[in-house]
Amino acid sequence: MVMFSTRKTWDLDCSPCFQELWQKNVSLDTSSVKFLMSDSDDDGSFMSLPTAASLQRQSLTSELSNKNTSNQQHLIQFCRDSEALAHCLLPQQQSVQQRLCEQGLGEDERVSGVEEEQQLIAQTNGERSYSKLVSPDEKLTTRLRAKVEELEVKLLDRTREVERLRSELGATDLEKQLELLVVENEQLKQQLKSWRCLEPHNIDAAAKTCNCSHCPYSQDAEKMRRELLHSKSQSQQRERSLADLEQDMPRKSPRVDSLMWQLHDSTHQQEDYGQWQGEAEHKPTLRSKQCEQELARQGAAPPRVEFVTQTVKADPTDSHRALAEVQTKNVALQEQVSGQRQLLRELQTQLHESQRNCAQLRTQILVYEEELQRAQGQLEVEMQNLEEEKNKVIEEAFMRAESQMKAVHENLAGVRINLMSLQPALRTLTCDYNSLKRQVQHFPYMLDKAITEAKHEICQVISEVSSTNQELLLKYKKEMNLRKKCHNELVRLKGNIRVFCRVRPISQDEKDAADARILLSFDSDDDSILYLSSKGKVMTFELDKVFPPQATQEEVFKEVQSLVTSCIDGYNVCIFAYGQTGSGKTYTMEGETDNPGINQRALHLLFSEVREKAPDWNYKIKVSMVEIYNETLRNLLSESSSAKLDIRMKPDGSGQLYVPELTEFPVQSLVDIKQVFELGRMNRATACTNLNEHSSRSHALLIITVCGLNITTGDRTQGKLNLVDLAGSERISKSGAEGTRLREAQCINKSLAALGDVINALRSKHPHVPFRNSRLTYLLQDSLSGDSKTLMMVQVSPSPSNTSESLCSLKFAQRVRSLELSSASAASRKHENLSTPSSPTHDHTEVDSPPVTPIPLPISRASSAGTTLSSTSRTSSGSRRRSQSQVPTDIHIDKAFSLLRDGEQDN
Ligand SMILES: Nc1ncnc2c1ncn2[C@@H]1O[C@H](COP(=O)(O)OP(=O)(O)OP(=O)(O)O)[C@@H](O)[C@H]1O
Repeated sequence: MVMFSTRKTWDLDCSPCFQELWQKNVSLDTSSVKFLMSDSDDDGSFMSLPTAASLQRQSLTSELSNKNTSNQQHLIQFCRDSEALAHCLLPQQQSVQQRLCEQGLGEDERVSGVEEEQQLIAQTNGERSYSKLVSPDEKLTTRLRAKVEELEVKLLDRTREVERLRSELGATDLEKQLELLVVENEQLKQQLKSWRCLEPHNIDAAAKTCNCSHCPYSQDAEKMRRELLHSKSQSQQRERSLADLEQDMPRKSPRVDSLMWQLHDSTHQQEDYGQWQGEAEHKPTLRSKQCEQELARQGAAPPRVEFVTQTVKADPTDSHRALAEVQTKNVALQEQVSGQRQLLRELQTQLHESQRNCAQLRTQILVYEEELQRAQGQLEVEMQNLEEEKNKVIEEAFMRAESQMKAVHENLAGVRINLMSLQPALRTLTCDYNSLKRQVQHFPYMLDKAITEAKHEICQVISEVSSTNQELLLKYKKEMNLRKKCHNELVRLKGNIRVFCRVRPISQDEKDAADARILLSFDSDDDSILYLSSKGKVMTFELDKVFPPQATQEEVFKEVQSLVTSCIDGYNVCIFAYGQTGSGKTYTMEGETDNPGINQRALHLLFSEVREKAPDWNYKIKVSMVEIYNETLRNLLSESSSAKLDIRMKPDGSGQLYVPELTEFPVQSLVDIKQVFELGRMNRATACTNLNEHSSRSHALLIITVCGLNITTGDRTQGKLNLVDLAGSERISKSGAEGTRLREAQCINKSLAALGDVINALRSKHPHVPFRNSRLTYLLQDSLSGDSKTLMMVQVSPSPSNTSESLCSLKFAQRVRSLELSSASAASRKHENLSTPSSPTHDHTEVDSPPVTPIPLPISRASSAGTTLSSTSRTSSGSRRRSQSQVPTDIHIDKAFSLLRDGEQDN
């Protein structure tokens, strides 16, 4: 037994058992002391928890600190358990302290306690006394040991749990989450890469391959492409969110680290506290064990009892101070525990938030994954559908191609057969080709030869044709001359001056008049006879043609058109309309707008005739319009309607007349004709106040000149057609005119008398024809002389009131016709007497030489023809031959004409 005084200040609060033993003055041997002092450097080692548990706790703490404490909940639970254990140990500690305090309160008690300890030590020599001595400590030790064992079990459980969790998780939750996120990110990237590898190329390629308007899958492919683009945009968004999360991780890691450090610190503090508590719990147990072992060892050894009596003086103040310090420290520790608890709650809250965020992120990732899987599934399904459709289309195309190929093969077989059959024909063709080739080689020579022969033949034919043509041309000219001669002979036989009569219809006023007798009648068998009842006598007038009132304009023109066409052949033609005012002269010559007269119809006929002869002849038609009023010529087609004209002899010595400044208007169409007539009508109307009266008192001449050129022969013709609407022929005595009217009437009578004289002179072959006696005859000189043709249209009114004027007009017409007929019949007789068909002198002259003006007879030779007229009038229904045979000589006719005019004027 070694007795020593300790230099060490024992923490009695932490080692109550030792203190208790110390106070009981337990003698310890060296080994026991060494054992007790083995952890002298460490204040807490003596009262530390069992080493395994301590190591486990340290390792757990270090692991937790190193691994960022993924199992913080377990740790929190462990801390709670430790805290609960501390709470559990605290009353025991307090009870021990209480007991120690009670032991140190009085010396007596302490002494008694020491004595009690000495007694206990004394009893160690016997089991009974020993058991009595250690029974309370044993109970406490047992209880503490049980607690320690329980804690060890719990620690082991926790350690296993931690190990298990570590093995399961391998890392903290945040690290695990990070790893999971990284793994998911990698997976997503791989999926995206695979999609990028698969979809764009394949689908775009498929779309490109199917990029045709007739492909039925182009719309599906387009729709899939749009969905793919949408999926790609979503995946890009998710990538971005993952990148954001990855970026957030570094930012959050320091915070987590700081939290882990705080947790580490708090754990260390807890650990220190637990260690302290463990030591507090464990040290007595250890001590008790050691005591037991020592007791057992001493019991086993030979009894060597030494009684040492030592007085231990304990300073109660120090104990109290120590106790107070311990209590203060305990309070501080409790405050630290509460602070650590608060910190733990905050950490727990943060952990919850982090876990919630992680759960949300996981949920989002799951949602994204589901969407991606769904999109991928749809894409796969659509790709599969497309693949099926593609295969189907390919199969159909293949089938079609096969069928077409089959048909092509069949055609090819047919073609081969045809080729086989065509080969002989080809051989034949080859032979023909070779023969043709040989012929072609000789073709230029043959062609030259043929061309030379053809040229020779053509030259021969051309010479023959030209000679034949010359003969035909000569024949044609002969025929033309013969035709002209025949025509002239016919006209001559008919008479160069022909006299027609037209009776206008009776007007309504004339019908309504009191005297409505019909004095004019016609012969139904002879259209040249007209009967006039006057003063109880019926006079018969025989003319070339008599047109009744119902005769149309067309019928009248039909009788005139031969004269018009002779104008184209180069004859001068003159057509007069003669008669009293209102007898229908203007109606016959000009007509009405919808029913034109001779003027317009003549021009139409000339146009049509000219068109018919157009291949051989080139004609030009010119038109002039002249008015003769009071022996004054007025140009009706000039711009100034008051321009007066003059008639002059041509200066070339030809003896022909011309009218200087006379407007000749070339006409080529009906439109031109209408314009000409409109202009003439306007000019005529501007010069007078009353057109009707003015037209009655003036002569209107429409002069149509037709110039022809035969393109083949070069022959030229020029004919003139004079269409004259004479002034009214009523007698002055009847009209009772005075002054201007008298002068107008005198001028009219003068011009009409001059016309009669000219006609008389012409037909009488008089050497002098008095053309210059009036402007009218002077102007019409070239159209009245020579072989010109003249037609007088005598207009007669059917009204009984106009009987005397009608009688005068008819007598004048009859006289002119008688004169003409007498000369024509005389000429025919002359032709008959001198009939030498081979070459009549007059005919030869008419054909080959220009017309010769006959020698006019002096007008003084005019004599009375009353008997002739009366005899003719009396011939009611005799034939023309009979009338011709009764025609008197020219002298008688002239006399009759003069007497007639004189008699008319006298009456
Ligand atoms: N054949 C006919 N058929 C129908 N009406 C006619 C015929 N002849 C003349 N007339 C009519 O008689 C009237 C007189 O005719 P028109 O003016 O032609 O006579 P005119 O002799 O020319 O007179 P003027 O000497 O005053 O010019 C006109 O209203 C005309 O329409």
